[in-house]
Amino acid sequence: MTDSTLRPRRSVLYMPGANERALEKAKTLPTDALILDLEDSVAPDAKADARKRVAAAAASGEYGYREVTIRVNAPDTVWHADDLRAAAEAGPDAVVVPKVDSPETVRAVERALEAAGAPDRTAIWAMIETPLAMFDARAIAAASERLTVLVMGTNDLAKELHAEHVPGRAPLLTGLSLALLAARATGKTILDGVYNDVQDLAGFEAECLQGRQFGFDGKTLIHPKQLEPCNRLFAPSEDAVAHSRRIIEAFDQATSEGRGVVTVDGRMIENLHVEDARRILALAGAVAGR
Ligand SMILES: CC(C)(COP(=O)(O)OP(=O)(O)OC[C@H]1O[C@@H](n2cnc3c(N)ncnc32)[C@H](O)[C@@H]1OP(=O)(O)O)[C@@H](O)C(=O)NCCC(=O)NCCSC(=O)C[C@H](O)C(=O)O
Ligand SMILES: [Mg+2]
Repeated sequence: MTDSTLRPRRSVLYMPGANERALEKAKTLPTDALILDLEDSVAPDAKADARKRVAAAAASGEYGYREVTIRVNAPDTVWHADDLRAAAEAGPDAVVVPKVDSPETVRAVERALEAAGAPDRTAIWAMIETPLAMFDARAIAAASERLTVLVMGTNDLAKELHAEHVPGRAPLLTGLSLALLAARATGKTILDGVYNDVQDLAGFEAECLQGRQFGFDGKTLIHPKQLEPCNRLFAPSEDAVAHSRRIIEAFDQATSEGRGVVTVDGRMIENLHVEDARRILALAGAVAGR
């Protein structure tokens, strides 16, 4: 089975579905994926018009290598069913579902997409952004084979927790960890939440680094300025690639001499480190293919 986390999803840019200029601009931006938003960034009066725009954009085939996804409105809203029908007809790479609280929500979305004739290629990306979702994250992640990606919604999570946005994100760390454990336990990709201060690139880089160190596959973004640092920080660095090669060579050499453990740069290397080194090289190769 192909490891879905080896598809580069370093940068995943949201854009308001009502913003025609942003939808056009996205065709040239170096983002691995796009989330055409119908939820929070679109005013109630603009929802119907935005739905038509994003459906046309998703069906256009004009976004090249970029994955194109549509974020529908939440399951308990009046727009949800119409959004799902429009998305199913447009056939984006994925439908992003906000406020997923239970595995049943995922299964209901899957049934609605299939009833509306969505192609098999249209995946479900579930947003994990409520306290209930944290307690059920593993079951949500495992609810459907169509579900390929978990997306952190750190603004909603902070709101629900009555937490403050602070450097280092201490109030959110339990939720981030639970969602990561769920993604890794079920073999799904997981994306970190957005950084709201588009002027503060140093703070943004620090949060990208923290997300990468935790194990996130990439980060969701709100502004084109955030693309370059995000792509750089979520790709394996040259040092990481060189180190991975050294690990594989040293271990191959040790194995040929009948040993199962070796040191590289003074650190112990066993088979599991070799597996991780191979994953890093495969990801670096996929990123280079971009
Ligand atoms: C945050 C913004 C409102 C800032 O807008 P603005 O001040 O207009 O930006 P700039 O003038 O600096 O824009 C420069 C050019 O870049 C284009 N642009 C800006 N943002 C985007 C974008 N996201 N995608 C594509 N292109 C973009 C502008 O059009 C300008 O282009 P040009 O005129 O040709 O120079 C704005 O960036 C924005 O709306 N961002 C996205 C907001 C959004 O989608 N929010 C919803 C998702 S976040 C969320 O809900 C997460 C989750 O649910 C949670 O709970 O955490
Ligand atoms: Mg949200």
